[in-house]
Amino acid sequence: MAERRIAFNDVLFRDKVVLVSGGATGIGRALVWILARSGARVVTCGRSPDKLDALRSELADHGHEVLAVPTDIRNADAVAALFAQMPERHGRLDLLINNAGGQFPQAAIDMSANGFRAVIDNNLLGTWSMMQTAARHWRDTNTPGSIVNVVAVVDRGILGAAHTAAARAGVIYLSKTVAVEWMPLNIRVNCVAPGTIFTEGMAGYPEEAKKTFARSNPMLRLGDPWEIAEACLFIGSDASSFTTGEILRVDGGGQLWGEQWTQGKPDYFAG
Ligand SMILES: CCCCCCC/C=C/C(=O)SCCNC(=O)CCNC(=O)[C@H](O)C(C)(C)COP(=O)(O)OP(=O)(O)OC[C@H]1O[C@@H](n2cnc3c(N)ncnc32)[C@H](O)[C@@H]1OP(=O)(O)O
Ligand SMILES: NC(=O)C1=CN([C@@H]2O[C@H](COP(=O)(O)OP(=O)(O)OC[C@H]3O[C@@H](n4cnc5c(N)ncnc54)[C@H](OP(=O)(O)O)[C@@H]3O)[C@@H](O)[C@H]2O)C=CC1
Repeated sequence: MAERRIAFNDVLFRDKVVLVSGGATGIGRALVWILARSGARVVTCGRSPDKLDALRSELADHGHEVLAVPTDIRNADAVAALFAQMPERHGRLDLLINNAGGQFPQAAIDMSANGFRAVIDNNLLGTWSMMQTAARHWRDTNTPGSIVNVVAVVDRGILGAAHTAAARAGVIYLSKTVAVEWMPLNIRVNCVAPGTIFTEGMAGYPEEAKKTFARSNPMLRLGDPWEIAEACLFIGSDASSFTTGEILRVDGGGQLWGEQWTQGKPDYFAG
């Protein structure tokens, strides 16, 4: 990631302040790298201090300084404390990328109330807390802002992940709604919906599911975190200044052809 080609010129993000949640691994890590190399001042967060430390030193080894603050986005006080650090450190915020999230694969019928709630808390309520805190900051400082919410392709549901399908659909319609409500505040709100992307997060999926992931789209391959990061940069930056309330699917065409079973394909649908 220290060397990889970047699709954008180095003007779009120079000196912009960007907050990326969940930056220590996967898509978030690609976002932190690409933004830091594009001249942005990057702030990130995650639950694990160890993972954040590893990210910080990896970037520092290449001359990039990243502010990485241990934060659980489900904790409103922690989110407020995270935002309070930014004006102090960087003076402003230009772009928020809500990437932190996740779920576990399980048949909907077996989900416990607490398991379902944990995923809604993480992906819908945590994301909302970050969105509203950012919007209040931009309103109170009378400055423009941009939000990108990393969601998932929910058009055909997400088999074996009903909790996250519900949470991501919630974020999508929340985003469409506030894209209009917050336009008078000069805040754009868009979503990027990744298809099946090869990241550390995949470790939690059963082998029989992982074997089939490449057939979830007509390109017959998994996506790369860098491909999602570049889409987030495009839609979050001034390159998309006339775009708000949009959902950009980056899924190798998986919305049109392919199957994704997060627990493996059941016999009933085989053949
Ligand atoms: C949109 C994706 C489509 C699928 C694509 C497949 C390709 C790969 C995709 C990815 O890699 S996506 C990113 C993956 N990364 C993650 O998911 C990491 C983040 N996830 C989590 O941190 C957790 O899973 C969580 C959902 C946030 C839960 O965290 P929390 O710390 O709150 O959990 P607990 O307190 O331990 O448990 C709460 C509740 O949830 C139940 N539960 C947790 N894990 C599982 C599990 N693996 N199976 C079943 N149930 C689980 C747990 O049992 C608790 O419920 P109760 O037992 O109290 O009823
Ligand atoms: N990979 C894929 O195929 C797809 C991914 N997505 C979504 O894209 C996003 C990134 O996924 P990916 O990179 O694959 O996954 P990873 O699991 O690699 O990364 C998720 C990151 O989010 C952080 N995180 C999770 N929950 C919280 C929380 N409550 N507060 C703060 N940080 C949190 C994690 O750090 P820590 O554990 O230290 O908190 C981790 O660094 C997620 O929202 C994911 O669901 C959507 C569709 C497909």
